[in-house]
Amino acid sequence: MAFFTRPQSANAAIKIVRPSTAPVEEEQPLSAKPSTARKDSVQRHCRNIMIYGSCKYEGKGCLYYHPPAPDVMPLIPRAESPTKATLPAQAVNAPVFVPKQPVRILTSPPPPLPESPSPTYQDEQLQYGEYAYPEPGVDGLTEQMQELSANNYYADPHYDGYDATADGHYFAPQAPVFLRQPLNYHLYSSVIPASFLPSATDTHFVPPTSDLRTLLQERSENLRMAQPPGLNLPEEMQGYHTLIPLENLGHTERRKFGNWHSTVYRAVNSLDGCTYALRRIENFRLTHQGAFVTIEAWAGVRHAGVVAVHEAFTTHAFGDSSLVVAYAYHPGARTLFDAHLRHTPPPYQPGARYAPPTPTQVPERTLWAYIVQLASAVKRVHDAGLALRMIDVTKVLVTSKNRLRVGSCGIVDVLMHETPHDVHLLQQEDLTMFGRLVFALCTGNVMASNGGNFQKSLEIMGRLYTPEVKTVALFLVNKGGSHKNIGQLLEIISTRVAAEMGEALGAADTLENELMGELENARLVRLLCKFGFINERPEFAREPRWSETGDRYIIKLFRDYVFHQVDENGNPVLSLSHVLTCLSKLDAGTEERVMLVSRDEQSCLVVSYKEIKSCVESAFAELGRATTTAATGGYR
Ligand SMILES: Nc1ncnc2c1ncn2[C@@H]1O[C@H](COP(=O)(O)OP(=O)(O)OP(=O)(O)O)[C@@H](O)[C@H]1O
Repeated sequence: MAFFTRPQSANAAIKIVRPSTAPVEEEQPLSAKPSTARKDSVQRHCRNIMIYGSCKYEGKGCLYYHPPAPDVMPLIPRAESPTKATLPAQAVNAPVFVPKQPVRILTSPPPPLPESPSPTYQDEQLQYGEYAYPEPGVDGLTEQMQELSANNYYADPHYDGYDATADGHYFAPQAPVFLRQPLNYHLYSSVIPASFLPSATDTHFVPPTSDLRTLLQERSENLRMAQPPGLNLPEEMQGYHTLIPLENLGHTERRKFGNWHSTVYRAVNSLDGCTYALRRIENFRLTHQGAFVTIEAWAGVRHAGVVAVHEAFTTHAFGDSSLVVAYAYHPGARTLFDAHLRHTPPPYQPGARYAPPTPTQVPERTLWAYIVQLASAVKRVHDAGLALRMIDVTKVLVTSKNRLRVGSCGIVDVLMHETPHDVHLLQQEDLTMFGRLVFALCTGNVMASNGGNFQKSLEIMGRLYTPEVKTVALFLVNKGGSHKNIGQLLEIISTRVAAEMGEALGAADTLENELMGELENARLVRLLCKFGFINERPEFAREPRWSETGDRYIIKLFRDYVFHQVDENGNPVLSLSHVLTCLSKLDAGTEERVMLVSRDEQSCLVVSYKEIKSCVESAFAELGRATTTAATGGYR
């Protein structure tokens, strides 16, 4: 039979061995020993004394033990308090007081305890007298609470009680201090109920949970996309590698950026390991280094509606002289043109007449989201003394549900560096481009605001959207003189801005809630890593502490308990919830006990998760001390 030593840390591991075959005196059932039960109750410390400091029934028939009354009896004795030391040994047997209502203690100075409890107290005392105390181990939560109070957690200086008098409310001179239970941050936290979130299933900016996960998965895949062979692209360029073009290079119609040919690549930066979108302008000759000054200004613009500018450089890596501007990469982003204006053929229906491909109509709700976000981005850029100069359906990106970002910022500033310009005029031009974009989105035609199409476009707009949309579009495209600015537009659409802000805050709530669900993952991974480090190390194979008589044996048995369980037919049990529950309790170090059985089933140990945790911690700490690197810091 295996023999277990107690783990070195003081704990309450209970060794259970096979019952010996020697005859033992059979224990009588409790009901058969009335005198013992009676004796216990006579020796018990009177709860009234413990709780209230006095017992109204002392000497009038109360059968419990009444110690000589101390001067002051605190409601909850502190572990270090001399009062506790004066308690008689019998007090240990007194049943633990479990209040039926939240416990309150009064602020200092503590009011003197009543000489005799009020009638209400008396009633409560009688009620508590009849309270059915849970058996140890039956109600884990109650046990934990009792442990907490026994360990004097309330005296923890980090958990000061809330002192309402500090607020200086005149009506609360004797405000109560509420006991604040320290949270056990290791236990699973529940998420906000879906019903409390604004349409948690499908919000304006956040897709339903399942779609959100699919979207994030796709983005992750996109970020790790491998480079297709045979592209004949530079292997490395100014610290960027793994270049992948984001558009079809074999296309006969070359992509243009103004008068220049341009291509967008996805690339990984060797310095930070992050992915960037590189826009390359072919055959660009930089005449003056000062052209990059505006890029520095753009790099300082951080706004949720602007694709962040990282850096710019020239390179000969492509075999020509190219200008490259690096932007934040938004995996899966599509241009507004691709998302809404690209003509898609209608789904095939047998027998149906040919219909030309049509763009999809942008819903008004989405249109307002776009207008508000673009207005906000333009405001930020204009306030920084810059102009976007490229508000175009092919340069504005849809990066997630109803979310826009203006891309390719700063590049025109470099390309047109030598052309003298007035920022104020360029900002006016931004507003006109913004108006053209609204026209294009409303009508599905990029040329909608051009002379010949203008009236027809207004007519379509009036038919499909509310008059407010037309007002905004006209304000933007009309020449309003030099005083026209983005602030005026924001005033016109103020109610839409407020609605959009509400939606955005709701989206933040929804995402926060999603994040709560993932909060536990990191610590479980850390715990599993610790397990991986300490379990089955060859150097421990001959160590007595890891043998059957060693204190580390618990870890081995626990590993079997968590991962190697078999059912009654000997088939492996692969219950993920069992694993997660066990690991969560282990990480929390709960008082709950678990029975660990040796592989030969000859012996078993009853230990608490707290003890197993302490074993795992000390085994890992030992490894940490032995290692020469400081890498273990991240696992603690
Ligand atoms: N910062 C970025 N993050 C992710 N994808 C981007 C980024 N910038 C551009 N893209 C993608 O690169 C592709 C090419 O972009 P580009 O601006 O050239 O669009 P385009 O429709 O090809 O316009 P043009 O006709 O002017 O070349 C588009 O699919 C766009 O979604």
